[in-house]
This record gives sequence, structure tokens and C-alpha cells, in this order.
Amino acid sequence: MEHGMVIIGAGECGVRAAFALRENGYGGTIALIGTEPHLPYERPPLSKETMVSDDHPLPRTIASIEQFAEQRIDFIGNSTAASIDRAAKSVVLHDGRKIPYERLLIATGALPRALPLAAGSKHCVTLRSYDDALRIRARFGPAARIAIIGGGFIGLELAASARKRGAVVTVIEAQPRILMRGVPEEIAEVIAARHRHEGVTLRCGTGIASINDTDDSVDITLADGMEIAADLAVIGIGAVPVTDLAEAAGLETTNGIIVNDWLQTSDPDIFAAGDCCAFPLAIYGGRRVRLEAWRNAQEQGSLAARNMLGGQEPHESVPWFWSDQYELGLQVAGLADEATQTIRRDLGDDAFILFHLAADGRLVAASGIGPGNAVAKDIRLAEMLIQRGARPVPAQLQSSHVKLKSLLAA
Ligand SMILES: NC(=O)c1ccc[n+]([C@@H]2O[C@H](COP(=O)([O-])OP(=O)(O)OC[C@H]3O[C@@H](n4cnc5c(N)ncnc54)[C@H](O)[C@@H]3O)[C@@H](O)[C@H]2O)c1
Repeated sequence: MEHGMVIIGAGECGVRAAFALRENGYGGTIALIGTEPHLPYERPPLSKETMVSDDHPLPRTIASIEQFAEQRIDFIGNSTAASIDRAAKSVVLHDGRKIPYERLLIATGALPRALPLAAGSKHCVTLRSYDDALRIRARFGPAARIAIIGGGFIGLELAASARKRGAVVTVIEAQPRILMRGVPEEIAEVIAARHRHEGVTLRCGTGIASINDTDDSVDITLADGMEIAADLAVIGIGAVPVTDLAEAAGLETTNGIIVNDWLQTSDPDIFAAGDCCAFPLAIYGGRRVRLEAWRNAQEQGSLAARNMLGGQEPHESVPWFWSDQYELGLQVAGLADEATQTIRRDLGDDAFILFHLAADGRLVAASGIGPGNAVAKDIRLAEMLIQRGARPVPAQLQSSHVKLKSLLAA
């Protein structure tokens, strides 16, 4: 078999990389290995549209069978890569097949973090795949008692979906408030209020003491003694990068597979991208981060493809993600953790943006919340300001009379 480009992981990142190899002129073989039987599909709808659509929801495929065929991308589904043989330069599949590579991309993503207390419970589930989503969806219905462990993105998007389906929902969050990871308190409060208005019970700042199955439900006892009986508990307590193959192959890992500026691992013929890699983020002084975000997966897939073909382009984008809950749209651009000052700009119709400035005046992040897409345009402009390392005047950021676009010209 010809040594070509091999990609392990057929999620957003791996698929984008496969197509980008062709777009950038690669003429050899491309193999895309994925564990699931389905044609690669988008994950963002799984906690939202898939949960609430009237009809039986089909996965929203990233590309059609015809597009894979036209681009001569060999999608090897239902297959798990068991090991990487770096000496022979081949990927060994679980059935013993060997796929030789010239260059390899690891795009294995992240998996839900397990909650040891829930081990063995029939009524505790996690959401990662389309099949998981169908199983959860089947249990969301009028008056179903749904407990959600973890007030992060999965938990809250599922809480909103479960309410739309008429379920009775309790969210249990260990931290003092929801969305501690990456969302400022002022915005988290708007989201919390919206969930409460919808009848969701939020229990923050409490751990879980025990989880016990009964025949057809599960009893959850919180550390403060409160008991919650649920027909289903969904656990969304974070994700862990899938690094086992890389580790077993002797590649350097930390919280993620370590890559250099152009997404190359400690083996020059092996690249890693998306949720599974820890990479230096150029616009924040090259600090190493791991991002779990749809757009990052896409962008790094394309970038890895160009660099697998000999490029040496660094990753220079501003991190960005969104979440939709009820009619609310949340968007965050940049990383706010080095910010020392926050400026609020009201956009009208209950929408607002928080600009986060570092001590030297640089805009490092912007977070916005509002109905629908109300914050999208301004977050996009903020992203451009962040990208440029702009030091906008706080009073101008605050005033809705000053167009953000005009700050770009400054
Ligand atoms: N809109 C989006 O960007 C979106 C939507 C859905 C999923 N995702 C992705 O899916 C992955 C998983 O999402 P997630 O919501 O599980 O992760 P998360 O990190 O967003 O949230 C996990 C939450 O669980 C809490 N937690 C941790 N341990 C706990 C415990 N023992 N008991 C109670 N709470 C606990 C954390 O404090 C945190 O608030 C992430 O990669 C996420 O980015 C993203």
C-alpha cells in the first residue's frame, strides 16, 4: 500500500484536514480513520437541535459520500487505531490492518470526563456522539425528571433542550456558579436567570456524596444532604484530550499532545490538531493552550494540512466559541484570564458585550450575550481588534455612540 497522508479521527478537525490536503494540491492517497459507523457529522447540534427536533433527527454530515469520493478521501469508519508504529511509519488498526503513512495527523479530540461515583449506573450517561444524543433524546419528555451534573456548556445546552421537551430539570454544579470556565460572572448570571425563569433548578457550590440506581431511576445525594431523584442523569463535567495513542507511541504530551508553532509533534512526520493538542498561541505571547472549540478544530485541521505539505505557518487565530440556550446567544472571543479591567457596552434589546483589557491596555477578550445573533457583529469586530493587539480607549468601547468599526481604523 502506498505511503500517503493518514488522519486518525474523523471529527470536525480530521475531516477539514482531509479536504484541505486536496485543496492545497496534494495528489497522493488520503486515509481518514474514525471510530464511529456514521459518515462524519457536526457535533454542535447534538445538545441543541438533535434534542428538540420533531422528526427523527439525522446527523448533519460534514461532507457527503460523493464529496469524499470526488476528493479521493478514503473514509475508514467503524475502525479504531490501536497503535502507531513510528519505525515502520504505519497506523495499526484494531483488526490488525496496517495503514502506512508519509505524514500522520492525530485529530482524536476529547472524551467526556468520567464521574467515578456514577460508574456502573444504568441511568447516568454522557454526551459525545450522535448515538449518545439519540439515547438521551429518547428519555427527554414531558415530566421526565432529568438531573444534569455539571453547569458547563453541555449541561446548560441540554438543560434548555430538556425544558423545551417539557422535562423537569435540575442542574448540579460543583463550583459556586455556572460557567466558571471562560464566561464572566455578569454573563453567567444572565444565563442562570434565564434557566431559573424557565423552571430549571440550579444547585451550585455543592459536590455529590453518592449516586445509587433504583430499578428505573437514580438517586443522587448532594454533599449538603439534599436528595434528587431522576429518571436520567446526564454528566457533563468536562472533557479530557485523547492522547493515549500518542503517549504509547512515545510522543510528548501534557494536558494534550505537545505540538510546536506549526502543529508538529515531537516526531516531525506526525502532527496533532484540535481538542487533543496543546499548542503555543501566538497572539498571547506563545503560551501553550488546549482549546475545545468547533472553530478551532476547523482552523487547525486546515493549518495542519498545509504544514503537513511542508508549510511552516503558525496558528494565529483568536479563540472563539458560542453557545445557544433558549433564545439567548452567547459568544466569547479571546482569552480573558490576563484581563485586569472590564468595560461593558450595552447594545440595546438586553444585549451587551464585556470587553476585557490587560494591564497594558491591550484588548485580550470580549464576551457578549443577547437574543439570537445580537452580539455577533460586534464580537467579530472585537476579535479583529484582539488580533491586531489593539489598545482601545475604554470610554470609546463603552459608548454605543462610537462605532466599534471606527476603532479598527485607529
Ligand atoms: N457551545 C459550546 O461551545 C459547547 C457545547 C457543548 C459542548 N461543548 C464541548 O463539550 C465538551 C464538554 O463540555 P462540558 O460542558 O462537559 O465541559 P465544561 O468544562 O464546559 O463544563 C464542565 C462543568 O462541570 C463542572 N464540574 C466538574 N466536576 C464536577 C462534579 N464532580 N460535579 C458537578 N460539577 C462538576 C465544572 O465546574 C464545569 O462547570 C467541552 O469540550 C465543551 O467545550 C461545547
